[in-house]
Amino acid sequence: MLSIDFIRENPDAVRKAIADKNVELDLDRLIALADEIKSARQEIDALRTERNRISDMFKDASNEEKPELGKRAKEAGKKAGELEKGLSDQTDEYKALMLQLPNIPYGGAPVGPDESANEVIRTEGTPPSFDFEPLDHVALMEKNGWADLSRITQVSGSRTYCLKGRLALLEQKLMAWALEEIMGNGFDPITVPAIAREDAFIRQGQFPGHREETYELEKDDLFLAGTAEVALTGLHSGEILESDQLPVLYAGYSPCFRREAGSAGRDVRGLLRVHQFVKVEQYVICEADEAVSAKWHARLLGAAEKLLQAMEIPYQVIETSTGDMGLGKYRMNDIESWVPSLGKYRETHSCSTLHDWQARRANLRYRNAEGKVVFAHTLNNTALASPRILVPILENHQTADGRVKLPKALHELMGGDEYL
Ligand SMILES: Nc1ncnc2c1ncn2[C@@H]1O[C@H](COS(=O)(=O)NC(=O)[C@@H](N)CO)[C@@H](O)[C@H]1O
Repeated sequence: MLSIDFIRENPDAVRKAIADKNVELDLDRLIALADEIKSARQEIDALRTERNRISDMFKDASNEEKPELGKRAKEAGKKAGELEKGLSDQTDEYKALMLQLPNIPYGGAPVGPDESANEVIRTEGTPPSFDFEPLDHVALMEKNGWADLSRITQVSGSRTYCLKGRLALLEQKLMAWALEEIMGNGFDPITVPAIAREDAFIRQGQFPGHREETYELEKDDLFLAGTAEVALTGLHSGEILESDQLPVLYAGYSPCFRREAGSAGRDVRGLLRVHQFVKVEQYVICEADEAVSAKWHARLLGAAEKLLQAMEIPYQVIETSTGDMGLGKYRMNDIESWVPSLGKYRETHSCSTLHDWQARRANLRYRNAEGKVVFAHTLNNTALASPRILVPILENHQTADGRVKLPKALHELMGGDEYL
């Protein structure tokens, strides 16, 4: 969300953001509604002041004056009530439009309609060249008994999987390892539920635009989140944090659920795009200062890159375009890991700065150094998400005999065995 004052003072910047993020939004209607609501509120206040003024006159009035005074007070109160009633429809429409407003994107983001406009800003590591015909992760798992991708679909439907044996163990170890690594950066580990109320999704930004991608528990008015970001955004909603409580740094672990409604036919084989997965999420609430946000953005990105470097996975960092970064982002850098069987890099991490767009929706505020209560800034980034990260791990480190030789950091995790 943006502040209405910002919108009034920077209509062109907001109009450009709406265009560059492919948002359908009538900004003139929003501003007109804001003006109508503002003048109606001023009129209501004036009527209420008039009614109170007349009531004050009542006690000293003569018996002849009282009926007229009572009539005028009643009329003022009635008119105020009618205006108030008319306001509720306008206020609902105004709030709905405010929730659809995009954040102003970073000036260095490529302007474009979708991921085709994304730019590679750096590449780390070299994709392996095999002197044998490499297998894809599904074949590797089948050869080693590391997964069930067929029987389970009778139980749970498409885009579900079972990990088995040492691969199942590796996933658990990877999550603990990611938590520990991020804890080492001063982040507090916290496990959060995927279950959350509708409000939490509005505050985080998933609703109203991406409701379709979210599982709903209708009988209970609850939903299943696709990222710990939902719970972590709602955790301090409505509080006023003290400046010495900032930055709030969470390493959030949660199961993640996604309907993938818009992904029919994409990544249907294997572990890249599934309905349920696990993730360690880096989440920051910091002071409302662009330089501080930029510092945390770089740290979040660096922490994820450090994990990829330890896993010896070749990757590239992307500057995400205005059309691909999503409504609430000021800036988004995805990290894409090399997937040999596809011969290309695929997104495994997503690092975002939102400034106060999310904090305004979630009413996340703090008392700044001058004692003023202001909206905070928030950021989030993937530390590690599985099973998607297993794809580059298995495929990049496979050997000619169909085994997987773990990089040093991981074979220490797995009790010293150098093979999975
Ligand atoms: N359907 C899915 N199946 C498997 N992994 C997924 C799926 N959707 C997302 N992920 C993983 O979760 C990571 C983060 O997802 S994201 O939507 O891009 N970003 C977020 O959720 C942010 N909160 C940062 O983590 C992705 O980079 C990917 O590694």
